Amino acid sequence: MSEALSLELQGVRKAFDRAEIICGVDLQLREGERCALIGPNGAGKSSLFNLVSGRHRADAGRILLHGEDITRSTPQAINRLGLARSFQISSLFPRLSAFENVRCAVLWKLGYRYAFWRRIGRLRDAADRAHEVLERVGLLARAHLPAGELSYADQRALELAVTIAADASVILLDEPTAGMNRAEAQAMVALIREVTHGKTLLMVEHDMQVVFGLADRIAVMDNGRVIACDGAERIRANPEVQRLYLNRSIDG
Ligand SMILES: Nc1ncnc2c1ncn2[C@@H]1O[C@H](COP(=O)(O)OP(=O)(O)OP(=O)(O)O)[C@@H](O)[C@H]1O
Repeated sequence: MSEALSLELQGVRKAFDRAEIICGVDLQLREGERCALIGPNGAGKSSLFNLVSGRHRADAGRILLHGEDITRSTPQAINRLGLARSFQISSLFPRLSAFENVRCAVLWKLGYRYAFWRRIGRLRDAADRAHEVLERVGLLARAHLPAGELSYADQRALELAVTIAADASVILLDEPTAGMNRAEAQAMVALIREVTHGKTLLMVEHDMQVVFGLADRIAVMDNGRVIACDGAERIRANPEVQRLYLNRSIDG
């Protein structure tokens, strides 16, 4: 893992209706690092994702992507700078094939509007890339099927394919194994490990087996703050984290 920082949050704050829900978050992710963001419901994990991906704008503090200040950038600009965020299944196009869903993501990265899709050579590049990504997530044989007809686990894999299609260097995944059984979750962990190799990963996840199986470091949020960020052993031994998870196992 490199020492260079991919993503850096410095004193990030955000309030809604005068209630501060992100209360000065500092977080640093090194290139190639996999970090899981955990914490109780309402801790601020999704809000932090929304700030990093540009959906919401921070009231104070700075967010840097590869050293570049993206605090006030649009989601599109942040995406173009190399940060991709997974979207829930509902944002897949259910009537388009798995292939077409992934190709849309590739074309978006290439900057094409629908009107320019007739540039056949580039279209072929996008199709090749879409096939390559579908193969990596194990969906090549079902590439022609409408996304809405895929099994739940396959739709989650397609969501991952759409996220990695544009070859972003920093990837944000929002509960990638939610709703999966143990075997499906294990397969998803292996898939995420494979397709994000060498990339920087920040993931919100409630399933502790997934968290401990995948993350190099674990950031624990509570009440809008990151109260600990460390390797698995130190997180397990952290008294504040133990208090937070008093009624639940932190071991998964
Ligand atoms: N757009 C908004 N307007 C007002 N309050 C909001 C908004 N978005 C989030 N909040 C509040 O901010 C707090 C943190 O919510 P957030 O969804 O970020 O937590 P979370 O850690 O992702 O929780 P969960 O694990 O349940 O998804 C909650 O109290 C929530 O009600």
